Amino acid sequence: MVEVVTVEGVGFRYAGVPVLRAMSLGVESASTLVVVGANGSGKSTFLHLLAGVETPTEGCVHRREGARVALLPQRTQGIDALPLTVAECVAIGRFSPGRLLRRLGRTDRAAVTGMMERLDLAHLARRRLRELSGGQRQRTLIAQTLVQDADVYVLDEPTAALDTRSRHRVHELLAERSRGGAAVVLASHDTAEASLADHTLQL
Ligand SMILES: Nc1ncnc2c1ncn2[C@@H]1O[C@H](COP(=O)(O)OP(=O)(O)OP(=O)(O)O)[C@@H](O)[C@H]1O
Repeated sequence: MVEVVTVEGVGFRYAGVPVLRAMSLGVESASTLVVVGANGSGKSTFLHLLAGVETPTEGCVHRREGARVALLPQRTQGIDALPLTVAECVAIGRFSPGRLLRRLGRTDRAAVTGMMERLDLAHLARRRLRELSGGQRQRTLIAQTLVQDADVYVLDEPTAALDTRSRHRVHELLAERSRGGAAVVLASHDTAEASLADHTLQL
């Protein structure tokens, strides 16, 4: 197994208050790591450190050179202020720096359409984000994350708001990503979800 992210002696404090201490582990490609723990135990903080949106106060997080990380944060309310449709929101997952203002090519458009079908969003493609139910909105953001070509998919409680059928579809997609060679890391309170895990991290 190849380590795509290496966590070495990591600690993290918010304004001096310690949240994570002395953590060391490797995130392996082609495997799924499920992060579990009580509310406030530091799951989101740990995922942000892995994805590079937070920097550790001690130790280091090393991502393999060129590794592409797709992150679905737990808090995504800000995006509702934008007048995006479901299709546009999913398509953002296929944009890359320097190509933002050009039309997506055929392969990218097919990936967006395919992902919307997989997550039962095709009939909502022209609907604005703020006009969706909580579960429909969450599926849109999961689609935006999983449509990316990434080496590491980091998802913070992705299925918390989903019905059983949607949850099952997301689990299938995550298993496909990991079988395809990516590392999948998800935070969860769902004990059934821990059954997806090759490794579990208890915080
Ligand atoms: N921006 C912040 N400033 C200060 N403290 C914070 C901040 N964000 C989180 N914390 C604190 O850090 C701790 C860990 O929070 P975190 O969100 O990582 O936990 P979590 O395990 O993801 O929780 P949950 O299961 O409720 O989503 C909590 O005690 C929280 O109050």
